[in-house]
Amino acid sequence: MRGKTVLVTGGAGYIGSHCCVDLIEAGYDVVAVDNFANSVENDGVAPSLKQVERITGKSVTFQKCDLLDRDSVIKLFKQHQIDCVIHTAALKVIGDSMLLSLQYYNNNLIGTINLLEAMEMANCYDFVYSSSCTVYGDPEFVPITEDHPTGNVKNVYGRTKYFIEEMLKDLSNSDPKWNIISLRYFNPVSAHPSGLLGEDPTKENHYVLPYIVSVALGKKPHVTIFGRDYKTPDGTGVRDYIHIMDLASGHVAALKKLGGNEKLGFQAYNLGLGRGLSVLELIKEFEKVTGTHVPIVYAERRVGDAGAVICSTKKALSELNWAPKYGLPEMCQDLWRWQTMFPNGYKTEKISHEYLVVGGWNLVYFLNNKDWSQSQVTGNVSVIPSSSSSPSSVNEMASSSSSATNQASGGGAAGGGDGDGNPNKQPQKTDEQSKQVVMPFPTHMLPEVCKFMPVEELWKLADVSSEWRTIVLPFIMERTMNVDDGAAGGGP
Ligand SMILES: CC(=O)N[C@H]1[C@@H](OP(=O)(O)OP(=O)(O)OC[C@H]2O[C@@H](n3ccc(=O)[nH]c3=O)[C@H](O)[C@@H]2O)O[C@H](CO)[C@H](O)[C@@H]1O
Repeated sequence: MRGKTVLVTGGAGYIGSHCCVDLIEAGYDVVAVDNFANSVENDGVAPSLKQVERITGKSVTFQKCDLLDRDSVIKLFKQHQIDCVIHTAALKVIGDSMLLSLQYYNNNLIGTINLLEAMEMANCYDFVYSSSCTVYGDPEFVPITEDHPTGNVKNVYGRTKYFIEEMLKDLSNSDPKWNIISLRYFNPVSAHPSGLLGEDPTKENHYVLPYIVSVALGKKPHVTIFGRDYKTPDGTGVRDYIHIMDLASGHVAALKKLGGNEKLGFQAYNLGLGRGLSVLELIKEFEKVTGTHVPIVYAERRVGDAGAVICSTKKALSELNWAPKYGLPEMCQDLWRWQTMFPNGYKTEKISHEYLVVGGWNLVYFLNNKDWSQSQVTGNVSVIPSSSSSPSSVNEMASSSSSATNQASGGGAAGGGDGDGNPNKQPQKTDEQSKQVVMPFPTHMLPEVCKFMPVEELWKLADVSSEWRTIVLPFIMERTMNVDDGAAGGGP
């Protein structure tokens, strides 16, 4: 018998990709679509979904598709026998939504209408919608139950969520064939426990936990806490944070509910932990779990923010037979694992001859990360060859790199780099350097590349700068020359 096929819109995104893992593990076949509005694209491929395949060992059918392209959406349902839909695709940056209101209404509402129409044409009526606790507005009471009034929403993004919910209620009233579950997410955070999958939006957001991480990584100087005069135990804003994998399992539970015999019409369920946590508590827990220090400064309240938003999980617990499994320590741990394993998210570098010796460093990076299968390391990767290259080319590079390195390290680096691991002292790669002709790097020689520099040194450099590719270049060049001279013994 054919298993059920679920269409996941926004499948390459944060929520969608994590849902795919759980759906596949629960035995569903997944067709994922995305227009890459806020997720990383790699020549039409979704790196996040490649990670999903890696985690699950199963393949995900993916199609690039914009829900605003009605014909393509209709075609999707002709190409695939879709039984149910999880609709996570939406524009969601609150600040942008206030400036680009028409774009937000157009994308979120029209995209959803196109999808629902295509479903109707294909006789597919089981629908799970990604909603948000934002539909409750500033809560009148906490914990918030699903019968809390909705609609008092202060931003355009939130209003698109509210309007769509209203539309879905009307739709389910107009035709009893529809079975619709709206999942009202509280604050989804963290990453898959493997560290292989996480949040990597292409549009910047200012959600608090990702911000805490960037401070811990040294990318930002401090976390600004918006408001310390709320009526909460420590005065800072209280939210209900939920691990992304708990959120994902909530979708599987919703699909199971839709697959039952019950006529649901429209039903809303909260997905949260059922526990409020202040910004200060969150930071303290994060510091404890990760062993990092996160400086803070206080500022005025952020316009539109509520004091405390806490979820009542009762309805989901009893009717969806779902319960969150992850607590705050796991949320912090898993997020930190993802962020340290993939400091640049899914943006793997295309390593080509233009990257020259830096390719050697990239290889070292991926080897150490035990994840270089995910990189685009191919035969194009190049390093300065030790003996078989054109000497003039190597000398040229060496002299430019050596003078640059000397200059940067106070003149003591010739013949091996100063090795002090301080990338701030290092010169930047110039275009000219990067365009030197080199030979393709055969992958069986990977270990040899590592000889160019102690791996620890490279790691030090990687840890302190995101500009590591350009920074490491002169080091590698010098080391390569040493290999040429026989100092490091047979290079590639
Ligand atoms: C009103 C609204 O639409 N809320 C959305 C927003 O919730 P939130 O505004 O609750 O998420 P958030 O992560 O931006 O803020 C959480 C808490 O941290 C505080 N904070 C945040 C950032 C910072 O740099 N410093 C700081 O103190 C903020 O004042 C609040 O008390 O995002 C959620 C996703 O995670 C949901 O999409 C919510 O629907």
